[in-house]
Parts: sequence; structure tokens; C-alpha cells
Amino acid sequence: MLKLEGINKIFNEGTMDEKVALNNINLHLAPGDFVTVIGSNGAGKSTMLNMISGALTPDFGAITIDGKEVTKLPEFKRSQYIGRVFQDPMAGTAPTMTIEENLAIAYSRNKKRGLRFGVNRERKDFFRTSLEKLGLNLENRLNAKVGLLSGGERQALSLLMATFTRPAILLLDEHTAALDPSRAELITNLTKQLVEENNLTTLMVTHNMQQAIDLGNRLIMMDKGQIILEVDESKKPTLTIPDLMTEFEHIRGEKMASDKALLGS
Ligand SMILES: Nc1ncnc2c1ncn2[C@@H]1O[C@H](COP(=O)(O)OP(=O)(O)OP(=O)(O)O)[C@@H](O)[C@H]1O
Repeated sequence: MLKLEGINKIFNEGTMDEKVALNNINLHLAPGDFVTVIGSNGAGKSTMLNMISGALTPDFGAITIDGKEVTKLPEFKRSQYIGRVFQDPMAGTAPTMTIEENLAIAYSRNKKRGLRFGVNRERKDFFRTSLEKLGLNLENRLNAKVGLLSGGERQALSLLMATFTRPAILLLDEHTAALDPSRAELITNLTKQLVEENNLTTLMVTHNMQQAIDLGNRLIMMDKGQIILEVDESKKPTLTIPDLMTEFEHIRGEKMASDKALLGS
């Protein structure tokens, strides 16, 4: 479903600020794979997601989504394949528009992939049914301006908008990091539910190791622009945080920074 082959990205090449952000990234996701991505600050996680979404173009390498090579396809043309949720709950929705208008935009962005409704009534019912799944009573607030929602409600709506059209790839970029613990838990549970229901192929970046262990069927660890560890679905169910720290030390010959965020405590 997603193939990254030999992806390289150097920022400010040939200058004092040269930075190798991605160094020969190879990653294959089969349909329905849910891969969590961990790694220290500056490891290249967001850059990798930006390559997939088309926000950035690799210097070398090829990206294939759903059997189509998209390496040079601009971001707006690639959006029909991709759902994305960012860390900032304000980033995924338009505050001055209503919940229904926001959903309509997300729906029309992806309708090429198959969702079509004959009449508006049918579409409204679909929006209501989809919102019900969030368990936040938003289905009764279709005409409320999104700017009035709480951060957690807004992030739940962003998640719904990114998933309800069943994109080929779902990209989650630390999408629970800016929420308080109870809201983060709500969004984590919703993520699990929506990904499973729609059988979405998903890449989720997180600094929370426990979350990376709890969600998904595979895990990768990045460091200094490389994928240094891949945990497959046979090993992931028994994986622990100490396992990950030991693996890192073994591979890199140094201790992993064990700050609170990384440990998810
Ligand atoms: N547009 C840019 N111009 C120059 N350097 C950049 C740019 N974007 C990212 N970088 C650098 O590339 C490296 C990888 O950054 P990236 O944001 O992908 O890391 P990350 O793993 O997502 O980190 P974090 O967990 O801190 O968000 C970093 O050293 C960063 O400073």
C-alpha cells in the first residue's frame, strides 16, 4: 500500500547548516498495517511524513501509494490518497466554519476515492452517523462553529475528517501530544477504533513509547535520519519499554534519552 524506497533528504546542502534529515529510508506497509514511529528529536520522523504527504520532495528515492508512483506528485494532488492529523488541534479544521461545513470539505477532498451521495439529506445522515461514533454528542451540533469546540473535540473531529473517507494512507503526527491526559486517552481510543473500523493503513509518530507499544501491529524506531529498528507483528505484542531502550543502546552504543515524554509517564 505504501512503499518508500531509498529516500534521502538533505536540507541546506553544501552550506554550514547542512542537515541530513533522511538517509536511505526503506519502508513497506501492507494494506491494513498500523506502524507506530518513535525516535528522538530531529530523528527525521516529521520529514518522513512530509515526504509521504507531498509537502516535501525527496532528493533521491521513490514513493509509491496504492500501486501508483507519487514521488513528484504535488501535495494537493496527493491529498486524495492521504488523511493527516497534526499535533495542533487547530491545524486540521476551519474555526469559522460549522462542523457540517468542515465535514463537507473533507468529504469533497476525497470523494474521488468512491464516496458519493445522491442528495444532501443522505450526506447529512452520513455525517451524523459518523459523528455519533465519537461519543461526544457532536452529531447534534452540526451547525456549531468549530472554533467553539474544545481542543479534544476539535482533534476528534480532525481525526474523523481524516478517516471517514477511507484514505489509502493515514498519517498521524503526534496527534495526542498537545492534549491533557484524559483527552489524549480519548483520542488514542478513537484512533484505535476508527483505524480498525476502516481498516486503514496507518503511520503514527509519537513521543510516547507506551502509546507506540499499545497501538498498531508494527513499530519502527528512527535516529539521525535512519530507521534503526523494526519490530514486526510477531514481536510487537510482547514488546516493553525496557526492550526498546536496550535495543537502542545495543544499536547506538549509548543510552537513550529517557525523558518523561518519551516514556509516556
Ligand atoms: N525545512 C527545514 N530546513 C532545515 N532543516 C530542517 C527542516 N525541516 C527539518 N529540518 C531538520 O531535519 C532534521 C529532522 O527533522 P524532523 O522535524 O523530521 O525531526 P523529528 O524526528 O520529527 O523531530 P521532533 O520529534 O523534534 O519533531 C532536524 O535536524 C531538523 O532540524
